[in-house]
Parts: sequence; structure tokens; C-alpha cells
Amino acid sequence: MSQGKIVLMACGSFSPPTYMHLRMFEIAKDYIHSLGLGTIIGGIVSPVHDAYGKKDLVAANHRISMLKLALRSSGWIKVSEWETQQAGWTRTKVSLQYHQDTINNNLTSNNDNPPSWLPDDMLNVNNIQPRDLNKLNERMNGNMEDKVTVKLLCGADLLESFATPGLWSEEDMEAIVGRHGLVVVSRAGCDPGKFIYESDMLYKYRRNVTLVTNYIANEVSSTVVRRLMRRGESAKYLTEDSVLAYIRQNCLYGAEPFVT
Ligand SMILES: Nc1ncnc2c1ncn2[C@@H]1O[C@H](COP(=O)(O)OP(=O)(O)OP(=O)(O)O)[C@@H](O)[C@H]1O
Ligand SMILES: O=C(O)c1ccc[n+]([C@@H]2O[C@H](COP(=O)([O-])O)[C@@H](O)[C@H]2O)c1
Repeated sequence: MSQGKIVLMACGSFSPPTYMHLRMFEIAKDYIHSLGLGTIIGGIVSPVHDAYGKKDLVAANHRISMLKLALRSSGWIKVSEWETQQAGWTRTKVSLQYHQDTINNNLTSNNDNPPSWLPDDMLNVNNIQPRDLNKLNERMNGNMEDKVTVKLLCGADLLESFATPGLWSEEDMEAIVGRHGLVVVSRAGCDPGKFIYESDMLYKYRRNVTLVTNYIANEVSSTVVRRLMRRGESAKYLTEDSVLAYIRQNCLYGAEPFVT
């Protein structure tokens, strides 16, 4: 797979975001940079459309607000509202392609209104240095060697959901792994190496799958945060305080509002 510019994109419910959703980006970025597997120029969190209909999926406006609160301290990860603004659920292959095309088109055009989810490195096309102009011109003439690849960043459980009958289409899985690539962070109870070995398709494209071990393993999940909030127990340090305050203020997941 290319060792060029990479944007990591995580898809999911994020209902609510936990600190692990964001740790995943940091762990993956460090691993890729330390092995010289490419240059991470940005991260995108793409919450799923309400029509996905998963249990406890609160409205997208709440999930987006919580993600923005959770990401306030990040200089490189942005929330993309694009999936939530479509007429219905968007398959991940389509979302990856949309984000990749928009980033690369933005690189080759003087776009005055870039989408807010665009990584910061992509926003300064108008301020491009003269020494970079040749490269830009080459790209506009079809030389896309400097093209950005948007890779799917996920936990090992999402990779293993590839085997859930009827969930993903064969063609989509092959396009995601073959054209974009996966960055998979380890998760308790999953064995992504074995999973790849046992799938002919994943084995064929194994060079496009980066397995990242999270040595500070934990089982923080949205389910855990929802359960604690519902029971009126503390979820402090599992996600940002501002996210927990937002959940209480909006009485999400059965949480009680602040008692004054
Ligand atoms: N503790 C974790 N370790 C590794 N990856 C994780 C972890 N928690 C979430 N992820 C990953 O984050 C992405 C978004 O997942 P999702 O929104 O389903 O989170 P979740 O916490 O697993 O949610 P839920 O508990 O509602 O199923 C997925 O790729 C998932 O694998
Ligand atoms: O594209 C597909 O075929 C596809 C099939 C199943 C799940 N997904 C995506 O995977 C994510 C699953 O999120 P979650 O919270 O159920 O782990 C969500 O973003 C879905 O859009 C995508």
C-alpha cells in the first residue's frame, strides 16, 4: 500500500463518544509514523445516520454535539456531518470514497468554501508555497502520486463484523480493503490476525491492513457509559466531563438531569 498521505476515518454510532474512540486515532497515528508507513495528515470521525437504527442510537444532532465537545482538545481530528445529512444510511464504502474525493478535489482547486471536516493541512491550498506549485500542477494534470488515501480506522470488532452474514456486501469489503485500506486497533476478545488469515479476501489484501496493538487495553465502550448514566453511577474519566454534562442536560440514555 502507498506510503503517502493518509487521512484516517472512523465510522460508527458514537452514542456517546468515549475516550477510546479518540485514543484509537492517537495509537494508530503513532504506530504508522513510527514504522514509516505513511504520513497522517488528518482524522475524520463520521457518525452514522439515524436510519442505521441501532439500539440506543440517539439523534445525530446530539451525537455530533457530543463528538465536537470530545474533540475540542484535538488539533487534527474533525467531525464530518456528511453521513448524517444524507437521506438515509450510507454504506461505508461510499462514505470513504466521498471523503477521499472531496479531499483530493480540494487539493487541486481553489475552493473558497471547504467543508468543515477537512483536515487542517488541506485548508491552506490558497496559501500554497511557490515551491509546491509544480507539484500541484502535476496533480492537476493527472499525476496523482501525491494523492491522499482515506483509510478506515476501526476496532477489531468492526473488522470481525465483516463475517456477520448479510451485513456487508462482498464487493464493498473488497473495495474498502483493496482501494482504501484498513487500520485495525486490537480489542479484547478479538483476534484480527487470525480473522485475516481465515478470510481469502483479507489475506489477499493483507498488505493493506495495518494491525495496531493497543497495549493499554481496556473495555471502555459506549455501552458501558450508557449503562452507568442510566443507573445514575459515575462515568467520569471514561469520556470528557463536557460529554457527561451534555448527556445529563439532555436526559440522554435515561440519565437524570443535574440535581440543583
Ligand atoms: N475499547 C475499544 N477498543 C478498540 N476499538 C474500539 C473501542 N471502542 C470502540 N472502538 C471502535 O470505535 C469504532 C466506533 O464504534 P462504536 O460507536 O460501535 O463504539 P462502541 O463503544 O463499540 O459502541 P457500542 O458499545 O454502542 O457498541 C469502531 O470501529 C469500534 O471498533
Ligand atoms: O457499509 C456497510 O455495508 C456497513 C455494514 C455494517 C456497518 N457499517 C458501518 O459500521 C459502523 C458500525 O457502527 P457500530 O456502532 O454498529 O459499531 C457504522 O458506521 C455503519 O455504517 C457499514
